[in-house]
Amino acid sequence: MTMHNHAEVGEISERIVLVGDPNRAKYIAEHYLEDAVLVNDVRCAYCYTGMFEGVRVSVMAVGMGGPSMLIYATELCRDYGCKILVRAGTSGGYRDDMKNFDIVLSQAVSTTSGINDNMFNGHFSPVADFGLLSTARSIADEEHLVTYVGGTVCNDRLYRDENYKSKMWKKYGMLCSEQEGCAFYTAAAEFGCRALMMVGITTGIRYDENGQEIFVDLPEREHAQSMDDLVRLALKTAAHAE
Ligand SMILES: O=P(O)(O)O[C@H]1O[C@H](CO)[C@@H](O)[C@H]1O
Ligand SMILES: O=c1cc[nH]c(=O)[nH]1
Repeated sequence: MTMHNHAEVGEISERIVLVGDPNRAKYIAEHYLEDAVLVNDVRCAYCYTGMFEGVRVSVMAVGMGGPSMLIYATELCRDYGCKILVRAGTSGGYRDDMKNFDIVLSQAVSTTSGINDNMFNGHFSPVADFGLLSTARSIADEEHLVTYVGGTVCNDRLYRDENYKSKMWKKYGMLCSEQEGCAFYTAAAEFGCRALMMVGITTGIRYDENGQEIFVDLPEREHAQSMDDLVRLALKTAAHAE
């Protein structure tokens, strides 16, 4: 039991999927886990444990932003013995060819977050676990899901004005922008855990005539992808990774 999590040690699986939204955690438990039990509801950071394809898996809501993710991910790794962590989130896409709910597997995170300031004598590079990344990519290919693998940006600010150097991220090949990746990979690294972030592209990042970022709706693919595709990929990766 911690300040933010009233589950007993042992009630959370060492294989866990993390989502931002408590309703998403509830949805996943109700639609994908067998015999799901709610083991935490402090601050509505719902955590459920149940069975997925014969494997004991947990799913937990961790809120929005780096500090929130850092608290929950730290406690899961340090206090609950979680070993394999998969974040299933949403994101804004930089690439013009992306369609709604294309999936990005984040290989490495660049960031505006200050979470690691003064922690190192240089700059720490938060990265995905390669085994989880290749497992997820193989499963996605078998399921004919459209995925991209590469660098992603973790932004503290969701709403950014025209002075923000957004186009630099795009120029340097970043695939998308979200808000928890840096804290997520950093917490996993601190405790020797394996982590993979996968995000669905739910908006396109574009620019108006003043260089101001705007978020635009994206067209659907012919075989439209959805949150359910992302959720299944995250659960399968967490459950079946060796
Ligand atoms: O869908 P989630 O996982 O919350 O992720 C994204 O959505 C939120 C912003 O709308 C931020 O938390 C961002 O990282
Ligand atoms: O930049 C963005 C756009 C949408 N959603 C995010 O989390 N970040």
